Amino acid sequence: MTVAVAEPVLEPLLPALTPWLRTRRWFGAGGGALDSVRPVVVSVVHDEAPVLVHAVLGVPRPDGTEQLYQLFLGLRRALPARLAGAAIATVPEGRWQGWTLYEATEDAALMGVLLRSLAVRGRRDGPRLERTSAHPLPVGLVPRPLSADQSNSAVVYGDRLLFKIYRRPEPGPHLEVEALRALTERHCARTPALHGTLYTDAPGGERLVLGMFEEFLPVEADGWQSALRQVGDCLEGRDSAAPVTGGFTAHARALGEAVAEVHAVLADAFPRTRVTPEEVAEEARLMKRRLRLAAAEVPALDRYRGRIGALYDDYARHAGRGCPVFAQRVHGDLHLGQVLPTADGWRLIDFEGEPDRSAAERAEPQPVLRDVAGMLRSFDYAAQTGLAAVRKRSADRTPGLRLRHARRAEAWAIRNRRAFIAGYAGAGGADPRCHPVPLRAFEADKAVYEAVYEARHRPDWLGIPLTAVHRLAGVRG
Ligand SMILES: Nc1ncnc2c1ncn2[C@@H]1O[C@H](COP(=O)(O)OP(=O)(O)O)[C@@H](O)[C@H]1O
Ligand SMILES: O=P(O)(O)O[C@H]1O[C@H](CO)[C@@H](O[C@H]2O[C@H](CO)[C@@H](O)[C@H](O)[C@H]2O)[C@H](O)[C@H]1O
Repeated sequence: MTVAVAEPVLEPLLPALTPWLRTRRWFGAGGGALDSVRPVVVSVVHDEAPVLVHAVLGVPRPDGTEQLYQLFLGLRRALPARLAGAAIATVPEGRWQGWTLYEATEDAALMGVLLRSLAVRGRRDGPRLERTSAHPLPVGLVPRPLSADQSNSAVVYGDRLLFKIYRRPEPGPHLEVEALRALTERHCARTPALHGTLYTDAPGGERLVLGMFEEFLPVEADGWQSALRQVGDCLEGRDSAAPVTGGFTAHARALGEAVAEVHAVLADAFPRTRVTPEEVAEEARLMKRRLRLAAAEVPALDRYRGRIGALYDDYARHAGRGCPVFAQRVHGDLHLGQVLPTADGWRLIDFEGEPDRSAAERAEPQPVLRDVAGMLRSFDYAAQTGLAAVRKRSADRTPGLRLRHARRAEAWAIRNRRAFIAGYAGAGGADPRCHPVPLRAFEADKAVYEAVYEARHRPDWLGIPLTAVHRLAGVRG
């Protein structure tokens, strides 16, 4: 196994690679001009067939800065049928002319090679693993790609280790790695343990965080899927214990407790400061600016600008009257898809913050109520998505039944939001019921963010945040 800096190896691959890049979900939001892609860091991790090439590419953004993308590329003379879906293109020229270039994270053989190469200590020019745990890396585990390909990609080793690959690595301290390291050091039972961080020290990419290895938490369904199932049962009356009330509230309560626990550990690990009224006023101005930009992208938001802006003003006035606001490290993008119901209770994952916000914005300490608001929005999303699924399944389209389903969905959301809040407050978190003004402002800000997110990524879902904006705009006080 060799590792060599091999920048020239990438040039013949680029023409085949760039059209494929456009098709990646993790590429979509960043975009960029693909005619001037720059190899930033390139290494051949395994130089015998199948070949493994690691690359970080720089793609110019319209504002003159550069968006980085990370790739693990495989090369084989011929691709076995099981890897057909991973094919990118046939290499047109150079050393591997006629070979097939493919997405290496789908290839168990190459992901095994990668882990073994990372386990070998010593200086290398390719990716380098900095271990958090003293235990040896379990290199014999069978790798498989995780099918949920979202902002990043992941490979699971033997249902024990999860390798998260940051597809858009960013220079500077890494929010998720920092948070998980601190939580692991403090033995937080509500988050996966961090086992190690992948860096590159190659010239041009010094100390760039490329990925991390964390404890894999096997679950049958994540929080979002479990909630959706419960909404369906509740609406269709399958939940025999409580046909109308639904059976998720105990989980929602426990989830509130878990979030409060994580917030307490983060408050211990990172600075927690009192935000001045001037800073809150500035934050309210930023929220208004985001609203204005959002309305330019999602015109349906425009008619709510006055009323939603007034919620932000209420928040600024509330702080101006001396109501204390504290900021600290938070999760940053908390929703039901970011929580896993394991046998030992809820665990929170993915501490990267909102993918559509800039790195600087995501790094800012925030009031914990931002996370609470995120989860409250998620109960609303689950209820509305569950309702849509039930309506689709149901052959009975009578208005009475549709209304009953809608009422039950709304009641499900209210009940679970309350249970979550009660759990959060009961476990020592600041009681959200005592802070309705900031909570409403944060919910509105989140719904506005979601409207932009949905317009960009899932236009069919746009109605969910827009309905929430409508509701929040009508509530003042
Ligand atoms: N430690 C883990 N154990 C088990 N599954 C996980 C773990 N971390 C992430 N996942 C699964 O992978 C999916 C994507 O992970 P996430 O960290 O949210 O990535 P992204 O940043 O791409 O959204 C999650 O929705 C979850 O299903
Ligand atoms: O999971 P990510 O960090 O990539 O978060 C982004 O995508 C989420 C959707 O996958 C999006 O969440 C929104 O939809 C969820 C249902 O799919 C819902 O539970 C959330 O409440 C809602 O915000 C998230 O906003 C976005 O940043």
